[in-house]
Amino acid sequence: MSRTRIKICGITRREDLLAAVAAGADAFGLVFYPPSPRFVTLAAAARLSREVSPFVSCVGLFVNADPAVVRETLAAVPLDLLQFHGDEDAVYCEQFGKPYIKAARVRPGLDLVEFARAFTSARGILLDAYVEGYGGAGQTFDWSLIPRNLPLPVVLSGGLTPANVRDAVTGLRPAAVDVSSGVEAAKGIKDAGKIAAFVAAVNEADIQLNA
Ligand SMILES: O=C(O)c1ccccc1NCC(=O)[C@H](O)[C@H](O)COP(=O)(O)O
Repeated sequence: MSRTRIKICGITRREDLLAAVAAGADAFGLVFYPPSPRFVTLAAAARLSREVSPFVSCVGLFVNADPAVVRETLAAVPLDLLQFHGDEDAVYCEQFGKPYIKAARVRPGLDLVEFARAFTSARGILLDAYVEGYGGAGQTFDWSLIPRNLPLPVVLSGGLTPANVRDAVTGLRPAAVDVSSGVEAAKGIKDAGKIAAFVAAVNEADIQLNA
């Protein structure tokens, strides 16, 4: 039985991290993009990253960051995976010697197969809506734009909620899903009930797919 993996992004508080792990999340995202309302300092990120089992992945999110900032973050925070959510190319992403996922901001006219082929070293491609501010906007995109033959594992993102994620998983069968706004009470403040409902909906979809 295959299981859709789950990342809860934009974690800023210990209680939210513990709620995500208790619900069954596989990974959590820490945002190192200063304009984001979910931005965390290195000190806070270091504390959060040590709160959970080493088998829950700690993902560090960057947007067009100075490479020195990424290196400084890696020196302070034990990140398992990097997520590049800006306009970075493969050479930029590969320079840190860490596994990474590359975000694509989906819009009509963007050839996602060609985009993914440019990132053969990535662990996956995260598909998000094309929004001002690069991400974290709580907006879905037209899922019909996702080709079936992407050459990388797909992380579906962008406006997912407990109400729509079951259809997303059963219809698109992504390797993983990622959510921020849809499980929040306010920007950067997660709602434990919404997290639990989101994970339960993903699990229901997996049961349906594996029936
Ligand atoms: O979370 C942010 O504030 C953010 C800001 C700028 C770039 C990316 C950001 N988040 C990246 C993520 O992986 C989010 O989970 C993803 O964009 C989906 O967000 P949402 O639509 O709010 O679920």
